[in-house]
Amino acid sequence: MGDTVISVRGLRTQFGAQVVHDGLDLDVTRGEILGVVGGSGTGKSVLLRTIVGLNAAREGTIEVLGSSVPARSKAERERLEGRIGVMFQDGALFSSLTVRENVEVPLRRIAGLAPKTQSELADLKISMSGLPYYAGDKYPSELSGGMRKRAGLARALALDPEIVFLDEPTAGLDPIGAAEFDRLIHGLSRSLGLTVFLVTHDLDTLYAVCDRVAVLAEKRVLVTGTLDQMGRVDHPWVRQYFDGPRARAARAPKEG
Ligand SMILES: Nc1ncnc2c1ncn2[C@@H]1O[C@H](COP(=O)(O)OP(=O)(O)OP(=O)(O)O)[C@@H](O)[C@H]1O
Repeated sequence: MGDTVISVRGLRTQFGAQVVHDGLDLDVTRGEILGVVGGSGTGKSVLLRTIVGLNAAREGTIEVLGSSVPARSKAERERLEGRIGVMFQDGALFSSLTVRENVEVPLRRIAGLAPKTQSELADLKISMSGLPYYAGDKYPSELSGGMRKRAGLARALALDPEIVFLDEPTAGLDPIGAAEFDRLIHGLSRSLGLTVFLVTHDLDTLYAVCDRVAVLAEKRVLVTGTLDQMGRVDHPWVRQYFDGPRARAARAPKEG
């Protein structure tokens, strides 16, 4: 078993009177691709945002790469931000910047980096994310949805993170584009040793790339395990999700 890079204990999150998580525990191991699933509104995105420090926990502890979240000092926060990358659902790109400039934003944090090196590094991440060479000069509005997602991934990879957080990376992609994205994520994780925290509804993605799955239900992580283990979990939502016709179809290529 590798080292634990994310550790969440007793997490409680709340908006007004609405409790989203209560007593949530989760561990993520270095190098794994963890798929986070659960019904709509169970708090998958809120969990992601809370782990990366964008949403405050009411109770509990979160450690990412050995640092507490929220970080105790500005220096620690900046160090941690340099070691993780986040890709939001719509790419969350700056519309007034080209793709290359968007990817350069996190690179500006590296002191003393010459502008030329900065743009070469950005081009490298753009090509690693499977975008054509000309995409760097385009504005987000000039790209297809799939290309915008790749640009968001390029930005998330800008600082060579150890962990990437992906929020529904294949949502809205056509099946061929989604399968390409799955291969890209899997390839990057295996070649770079990246840990991937992946929120998804896409059963094909789960079966194609995830080493392990965490199921969110009843305000906590109900169960974690491999996809094989999910088949043996005796819980109505888990049974319905992993034994429904869509899951069987997604599993078929692996079993065949
Ligand atoms: N900033 C916010 N302010 C108030 N409530 C919020 C906020 N963000 C999320 N919520 C609420 O928290 C709950 C969980 O939202 P979240 O987006 O994490 O769900 P999800 O599991 O990712 O859902 P989906 O699968 O539909 O994307 C929802 O009821 C949502 O309305």
